[in-house]
Amino acid sequence: MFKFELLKTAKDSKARLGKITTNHGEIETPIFMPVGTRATVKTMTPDELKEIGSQIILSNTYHLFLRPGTEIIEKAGGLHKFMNWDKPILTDSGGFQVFSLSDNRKITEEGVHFRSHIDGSKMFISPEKSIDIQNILGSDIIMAFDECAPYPVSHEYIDNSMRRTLRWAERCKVHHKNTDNQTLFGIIQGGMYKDLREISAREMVDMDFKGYSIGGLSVGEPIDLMNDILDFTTDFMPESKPRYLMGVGSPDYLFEAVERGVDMADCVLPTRIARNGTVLTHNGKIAIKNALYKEDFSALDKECDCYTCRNFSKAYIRHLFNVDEILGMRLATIHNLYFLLDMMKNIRESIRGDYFLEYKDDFYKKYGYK
Ligand SMILES: CNc1nc2cc3nc[nH]c(=O)c3cc2[nH]1
Ligand SMILES: [Zn+2]
Repeated sequence: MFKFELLKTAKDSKARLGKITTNHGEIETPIFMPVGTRATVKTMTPDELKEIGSQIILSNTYHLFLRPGTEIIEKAGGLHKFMNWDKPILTDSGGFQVFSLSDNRKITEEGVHFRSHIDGSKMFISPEKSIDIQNILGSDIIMAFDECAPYPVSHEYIDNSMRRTLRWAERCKVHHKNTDNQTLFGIIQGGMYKDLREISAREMVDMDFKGYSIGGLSVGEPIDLMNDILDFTTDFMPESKPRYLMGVGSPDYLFEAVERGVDMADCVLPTRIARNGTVLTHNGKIAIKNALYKEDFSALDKECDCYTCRNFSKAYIRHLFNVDEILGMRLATIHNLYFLLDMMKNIRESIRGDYFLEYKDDFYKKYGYK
């Protein structure tokens, strides 16, 4: 089943409070979704993810299609069982990963021919194939197969690409049968061109998907351009359906997206930078490997009550990174994810209490954005 309830919209911005209900549980929005590309949110156990408040995680059609392959996941009884995660899972449709990971790919009306980035073997994914793979994975929310165009690129390129993505979306909708257990989102494209964004949004809305992603952003464009296109695009999206901005994840990007009416977002950023020792704190980012923290026995963030901050010091975590101990990556990941999930919880509270913009302002000042 799938239900989206719009609980409240802010008076002084497009920020909104909502709740999604799926077969595997509820998701409070606005929500940040940790990314578990290859059936794991790197370094985290499912219990640790639950403990920090993860309500839904992402996984990836392209990667799982290549390894371990759909046969093994099918035999395991689907992705939830395979990775022992019993809450909601959202899967991307594979388009973005094909374009960003594999080379000498060829886009045709039928689908995309490419070589595996693992062993170079010839592969092909079509809209129908993407739906079939996601059906075997058994994710609760699945994405239509699309092309996320590069940036910058011509209006003509985007026009052709966006219209092909619309035709692919139609094919996905026709092919998707498992509608009781899996909810298909359409992905709005159109690059940085408002005329093409409007066409894509209107045509996608006419296809009556149960939710919509805003694709083709967070592809290297300046944040102001992204915000402008995002603000324009959400105005064409139905209020009664969830809006998912793909690939967004640092604190400012999340605040700006919520302010423009986005309900869901995902990004590898917090987990990726954690493994490199970059830690999010209320006073901005810190590089924990820095000698500055050699004898600093305080918590990563004095305002954080995550497992890492309650039990370990900067000096200890710096030591772990310095001697390449895996625990360092784990503790930094727990903290970064908790930081963002807790920030999203505070954002939801601020919308509920009609002080979202004030909360954003306070957060920005302390974080050092302003
Ligand atoms: C990290 N930035 C980013 N991750 C994305 C994933 C996507 N998937 C499908 N379609 C997209 O347009 C798309 C855009 C994205 N931008
Ligand atoms: Zn912490």
